[in-house]
Formats: sequence, C-alpha cells, structure tokens
Amino acid sequence: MGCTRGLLTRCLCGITGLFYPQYGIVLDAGSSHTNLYVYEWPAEKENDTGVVHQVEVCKVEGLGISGYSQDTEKAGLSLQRCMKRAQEVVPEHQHRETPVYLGATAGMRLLSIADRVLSAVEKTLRSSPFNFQGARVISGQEEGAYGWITINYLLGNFKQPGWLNFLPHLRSSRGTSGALDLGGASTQITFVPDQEPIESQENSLHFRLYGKNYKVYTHSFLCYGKDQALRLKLASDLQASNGSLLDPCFHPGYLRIMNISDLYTNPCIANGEQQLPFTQLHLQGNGDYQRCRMTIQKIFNTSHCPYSSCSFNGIFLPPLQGEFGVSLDARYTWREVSGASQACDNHVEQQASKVFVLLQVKAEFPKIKEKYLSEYCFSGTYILSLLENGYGFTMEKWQSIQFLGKIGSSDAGWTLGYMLNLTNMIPAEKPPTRPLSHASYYFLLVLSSSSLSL
Ligand SMILES: Nc1ccn([C@@H]2O[C@H](COP(=O)(O)OP(=O)(O)OP(=O)(O)O)[C@@H](O)[C@H]2O)c(=O)n1
Ligand SMILES: [Ca+2]
Repeated sequence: MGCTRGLLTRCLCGITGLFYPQYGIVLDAGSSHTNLYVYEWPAEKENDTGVVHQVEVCKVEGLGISGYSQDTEKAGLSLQRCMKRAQEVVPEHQHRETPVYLGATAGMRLLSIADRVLSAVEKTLRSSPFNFQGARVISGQEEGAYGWITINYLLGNFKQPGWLNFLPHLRSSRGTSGALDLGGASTQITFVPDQEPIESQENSLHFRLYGKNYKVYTHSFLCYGKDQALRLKLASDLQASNGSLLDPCFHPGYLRIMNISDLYTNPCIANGEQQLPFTQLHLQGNGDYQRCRMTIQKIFNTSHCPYSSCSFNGIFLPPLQGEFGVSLDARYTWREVSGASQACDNHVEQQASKVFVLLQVKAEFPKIKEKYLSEYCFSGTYILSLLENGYGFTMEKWQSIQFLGKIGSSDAGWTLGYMLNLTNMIPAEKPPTRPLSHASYYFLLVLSSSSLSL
C-alpha cells in the first residue's frame, strides 16, 4: 500500500488505517454444517467492550466437514463459495490483513481421521487472500467458554460502571448470563455458580476480563447433541426389539428404514451391533409426547454421583444460578421447542400417513426443511428433557431461560468469543480511558511532523 516511506506518509497511513473498520473471519465447522462469520469493528476502539459485530453469515452448502471423511478433498471444496462471499464483504485492500480461523466442534472430535479432513480444509483456506491463522478442533471446554464470552460480550455484561472499580469488595461475579449451547453432536452448559469451590477441576475455568475475575463452571456433553442423542436413544430402544420399533418420538405414521451399521459409526455408541440378529431397523412413528419423554430419559444415567450434585452420567453440576441464554441454531424456533408436545401428539386421532402429517406440519412451518421436520417431535422433546431432567431447570427456573438466535446483528454461538480471544481483543485489565482518541493523537503527530519539515 506504499505506507513504508517517510514519517509523514507513515502517519497519514496510520490515520487512514484507524478510520477503516477492521475485519476478522471465523468458520464454525459444526457436526451438521459449517457457517462462515465475518466480524467488523472500528480499529480505534478494538479493546472496548461490545464494539465487534457480525456483518455476514454464510451457510456452507452440504455436510459438516466431518461428513466428508470418505472424500476429504470435498471438505475443502465445500468452503469455497463462502470464502468467495467473504472476499466480497471485506474490502479488497484489507484482505491480506484480515485473519481467518476455522474451529471444528463435536463432529470432528468423534472422527478418527480428523487430521486428514483438517489438512484438506487448510488447503482451501490458505489459497484465499486472507491471513490464514489456523484450522483446528476446539475442545468442549473451549466451546463452552467462548460461547459464554460471546453471550456476555454481546449483552454488555463485561461493562463496569466506573465508580464500582473503587470498591473492589462490592464487585461480584453475578451479572453475567449463563450459556447453553445445543448442537448436533455435543451440548454445553456454562455459568458462574454461587457455590464455591467448583468441585471438579475439569469443569472449572478462571478468567480475568476488563479488570474483573470470573470463576466459571462449564461442561460439554459429547454425544448429547440432538443427532447423537437420537442415535443413543435408538440404540437403547433397539436392544429390546426385533428390528421393528414403534417410536413415540416420531409423528404418527412416519416410516424410516435404517441400516443398523449406520447407527454404529462413531464412538458414541460403542457396543451392541454384533449382538443384534437383524441388519435393518424399521421405525414407525406413533407420536406420544409423554412416552417419548420416557424413552429419552433412559439415555441420562442418574444412578451415580461422586459430587454434592450432578447433572447426569456422574458429571458435577453446581446449583443453577442466574439467567441463561440458549444459543439455538437461528433456524430453530422457540415455538418448535414449546410446541413439542403438540408436535408429537397431533393428529393421533386421524389415520395419519407420513405425507399427511408432514403436510400439516409443513404448512405450519413452511421454511423448515423436511429433514428437520421429520425429527421435530424428537428435537423439541429432547431439548425439554435435557433442560428439565438433565440440568434440572424446574418450572421456576424456566423463567430464567431465554432462547437466543441473534443478539443485535450477531449470532450467539462460540465463534465471536473465539475470535475476540485470538485477536487479544478482550483485555485482562480495563483499558485506561485515553485523554485523546488514537485518531486525534495521530492527527497531532502529523501536524507537528509537518510543521517540523516546513
Ligand atoms: N431448523 C433446524 C436447524 C437445525 N436443526 C438441527 O439442530 C441440530 C443442531 O444444529 P447446530 O447447532 O447447527 O449443530 P452443529 O453446530 O452442526 O453441531 P455441533 O455444535 O455439535 O458440532 C442439528 O442436529 C441440526 O440438524 C434442526 O433440527 N432444525
Ligand atoms: Ca455448534
């Protein structure tokens, strides 16, 4: 850009740089699909809270990257359209300075050849004009932590009223919101508990953000995202069947034939296949919300707890505290969850054929794909079971849950928190209030250097 010669030229470049917004790109490589996010912020204020916001989300067509394990090249190619879109959104002269990160979540945690998929993806990202900063599988703990940071950053919860800083004993860790993330292959719960200490080290995180300490509880349940939970449930129901299942978690009349081997393709469902005397599952829906809840309940093991309190599978969970934001895919709606019982039970009286029921539900939710609609009864019921039976959100606690798609213009997932952290945009200490903004400072510097050269 020719910004290397002479103090005056450097200062002028500095000034124009300060007025350009800056950009960062994060790809969320989820188990069911990949989204590319473009974030923007005013360079001059990058360490302030709440200034970074999402300006674009591009949904990658096709499978999540873990779905290309048989043909890893395709994982990279699938990202090309969204990378092109990002080139249109970010001004060309800023491409080379714009960082791009890819974080893969639970689908890739479950894949034994994740490295090969990541290499293919890396090839595509390196060939873009952006500043490639890495493609990796993030841990469940990171996913929970960054989701919590995103929600609280966007809700403005890290802002401190100035006078409180002189009264450190009044500072409390309250005032943050907990984060619940319901994915396809894993689910996370993260919040600041009242109870101290956090009994299990692996569930404990410490942050210092904007001059304040936070002790945060987090846990990621691998295999308890919606798609894997359905497999867990089916595998459990199968044990007592002859290959035909009358399933209360599907609409009445719904039919699905599955190869048993497709059910046992990852470590979530470890045993059982060999013992089954049949190779296919014939599933027939008979929608019944209450019975569906009972079959789902079986995948939460609550028989042992080595701590003072647990969620399920012997995992520590302190008493729930404060407000919670649930980040659900924006295409999911709260109606979908709250309508679960209706979705399962509806039309039982009528001799419902698959087509009939799907047409009914489709008319109600015309924008949702048939693939999702067919699992609509299970999805809603599963979310309710996880929150109520898994985490213990009682009737009163329900009031503290908010279903968030977006906060302002930004999606409430883990990606923003990830980028803020990797670009060092959330300082540990509160940035000192500057008597002059950066821009005014550079302006004065230019003035004085130009008067010197006269
Ligand atoms: N209208 C929609 C949109 C999504 N889904 C489903 O919702 C689940 C969660 O989607 P998402 O949050 O996008 O999960 P991923 O990020 O892909 O998975 P993970 O975070 O576990 O890697 C997936 O099973 C997806 O198929 C759905 O049932 N209905
Ligand atoms: Ca996700």
